[in-house]
Amino acid sequence: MTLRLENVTKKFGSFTAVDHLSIEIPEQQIFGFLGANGAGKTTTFRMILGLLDQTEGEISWNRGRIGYGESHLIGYLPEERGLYPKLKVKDQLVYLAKLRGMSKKDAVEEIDHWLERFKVPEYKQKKVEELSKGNQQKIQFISAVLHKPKLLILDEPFSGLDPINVEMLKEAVVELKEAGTSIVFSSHRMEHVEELCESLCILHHGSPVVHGRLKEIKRSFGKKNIRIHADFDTSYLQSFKGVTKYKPLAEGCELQITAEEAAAGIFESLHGRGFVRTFDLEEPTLNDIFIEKAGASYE
Ligand SMILES: Nc1ncnc2c1ncn2[C@@H]1O[C@H](COP(=O)(O)OP(=O)(O)OP(=O)(O)O)[C@@H](O)[C@H]1O
Repeated sequence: MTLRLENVTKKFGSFTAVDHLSIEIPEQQIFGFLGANGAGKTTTFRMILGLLDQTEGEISWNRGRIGYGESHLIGYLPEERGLYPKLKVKDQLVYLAKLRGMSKKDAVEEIDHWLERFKVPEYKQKKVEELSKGNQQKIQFISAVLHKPKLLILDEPFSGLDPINVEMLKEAVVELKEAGTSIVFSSHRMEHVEELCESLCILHHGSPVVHGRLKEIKRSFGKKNIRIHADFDTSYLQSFKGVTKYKPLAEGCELQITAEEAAAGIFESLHGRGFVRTFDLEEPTLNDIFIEKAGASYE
């Protein structure tokens, strides 16, 4: 059940938030949806879920648009977390699970499983407002997945979580994918996207500027990075042939080069200048690609 967006545009009055977006989100993959603040990610998620109508274009999944009939197949973690503060965790999760067609017995089993797994079984009888923000987020994540959706949309799932909870959530996301769920998530953290996603799209002012498999995106970017650790001044490399960026390090530097071919000349130029401890030719990072294509850095 591939999720397909064809030429999707969303206008708010005269403002175009999403502009002719065509993407295909393959089954049983984790797909990264990236873009600077205001690029159109949440708007796209809302259109996929049928919470907003697109101005133009087609969105299809499972032979049609996603509507109320599919709520048991879809999981959504919205950017604005929306739990009821006064309700107890268990009551709230049971209520949401029933809305998605689960029996109370199955829901309670799943809730116990997830609370144990996230190491918070003691929260079951607590009111949501008694939990920290990060722990509320774990509960909201549970509400998005406890009915075992086929398609899971996560809007910045890791924001506001400590590193231990980020790892816990990442492991859960990978397991859900392995169990057959297609997952789309947005994030401002490039390292999470590099770690989790096979395919991705970068939106810039509502238009897709990069789209495809991560490996191919990196290969076709052409530019590479070199990291040099040396006990001498490498600043002459700033203006060396083929070097597009130079960043000094405590001992050495990081370079961006136009293409792999430029590396040999740089390597030779180091000869005789002093001791070189490491010379690493590396793939471009997703952050490099993001900066160039969407004109902003997350670092
Ligand atoms: N209901 C609305 N009415 C008018 N403009 C809107 C509405 N919803 C979103 N926008 C505008 O559409 C653009 C895209 O917003 P969206 O929330 O999709 O961005 P985003 O990529 O999710 O950003 P962020 O990373 O900050 O969450 C923004 O300029 C926003 O102000």
